[in-house]
Amino acid sequence: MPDNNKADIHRSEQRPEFWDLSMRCCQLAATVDICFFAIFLWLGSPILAWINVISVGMYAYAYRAFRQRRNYLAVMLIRIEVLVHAALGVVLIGWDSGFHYFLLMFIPALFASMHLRSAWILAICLWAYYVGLYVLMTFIDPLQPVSDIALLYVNIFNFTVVFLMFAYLTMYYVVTVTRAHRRLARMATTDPLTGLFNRRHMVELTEKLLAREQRQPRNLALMLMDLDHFKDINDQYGHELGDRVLERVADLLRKQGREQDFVGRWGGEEFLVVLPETDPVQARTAAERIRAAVETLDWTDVQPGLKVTLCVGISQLNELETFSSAIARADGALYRGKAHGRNRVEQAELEDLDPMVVEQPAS
Ligand SMILES: Nc1nc2c(ncn2[C@@H]2O[C@H](COP(=O)(O)OP(=O)(O)OP(=O)(O)O)[C@@H](O)[C@H]2O)c(=O)[nH]1
Repeated sequence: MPDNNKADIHRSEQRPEFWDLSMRCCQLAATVDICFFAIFLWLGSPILAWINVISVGMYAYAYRAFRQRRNYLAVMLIRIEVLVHAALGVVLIGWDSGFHYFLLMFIPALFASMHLRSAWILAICLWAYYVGLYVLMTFIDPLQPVSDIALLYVNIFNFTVVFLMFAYLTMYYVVTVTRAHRRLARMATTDPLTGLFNRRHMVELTEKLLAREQRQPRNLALMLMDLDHFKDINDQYGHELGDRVLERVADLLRKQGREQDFVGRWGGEEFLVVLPETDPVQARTAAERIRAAVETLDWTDVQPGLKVTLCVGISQLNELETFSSAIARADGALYRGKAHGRNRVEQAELEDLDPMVVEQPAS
């Protein structure tokens, strides 16, 4: 196998959707050839009918090869089948049979499965083959002509099959690309362990919210949380159990949040909840509810006797300060909670506002 082809097949190995689609195409093509077998027997062209039996056998073998991950063999079988079948159909019953339409199906398949350069080279070869077949048929008569009406039916059948296959492949491609795009977007915005928003996305969401409210948010509260003595949990029970603790706390935060709240993992064992339209009293009530819910979580299935608590630092975003300044104030309140014995909620005061980070109102 030439190196380039090996590289192509290797690259395609990383795209199971493509091979899944190729296997479906084998099934579809074999079904079409079974129809052809019946059509040509009915039209009184036994040679063409039996050619389709060979084609069904080739597709069955290619399907089996795909299942065994012998992709190169499967692809070669399909290529030979399509090229030979199209040529035989055209030479035996004429250009107007439309068997050449099937050659066009190669174009998307080549570009989807190969490096661009190889795909272009093969596409040009395909073009030459197509034109060669057309020119040949202008010089010779079909070897097994059928009646004009039969030729029309075969042409319409071929055209319809190719038309439907193109529509199906395009739909499959769009669905696959959309799904991949969604998966990438999810990976870029969420934390893989907890499924919560990641830090970058939390900043983006809040900045967008502030921009929408022209940096004058009405009652935007931030709750920064940190699990207490989490290092001890890791040290005592192992990192894996620590991960399960993080997952369960994240789950609780997700359930406690309202529809308009953003819940994210801010760092290792730190979480951030952004609460729009929440005044300081409501923020404190929500934080106390979360603190109590974490304290009373049942861990018997994870580690009997395990106790998990957290501290919450709350700040109210002031219209003159930046988001990072409000986070810094929440952080200050959080560490006051740590210093005062942990398992506590602390609220940042406006006096904590650093005059250096206060934005000057536009004059
Ligand atoms: N299992 C697990 N541990 C993590 C993860 N990210 C950070 N950690 C651990 O979290 C611990 C944080 O420890 P510290 O910053 O000392 O804080 P602490 O032990 O919670 O102490 P206080 O915050 O003062 O109550 C470290 O041991 C990190 O290794 C993670 O994704 N999974």
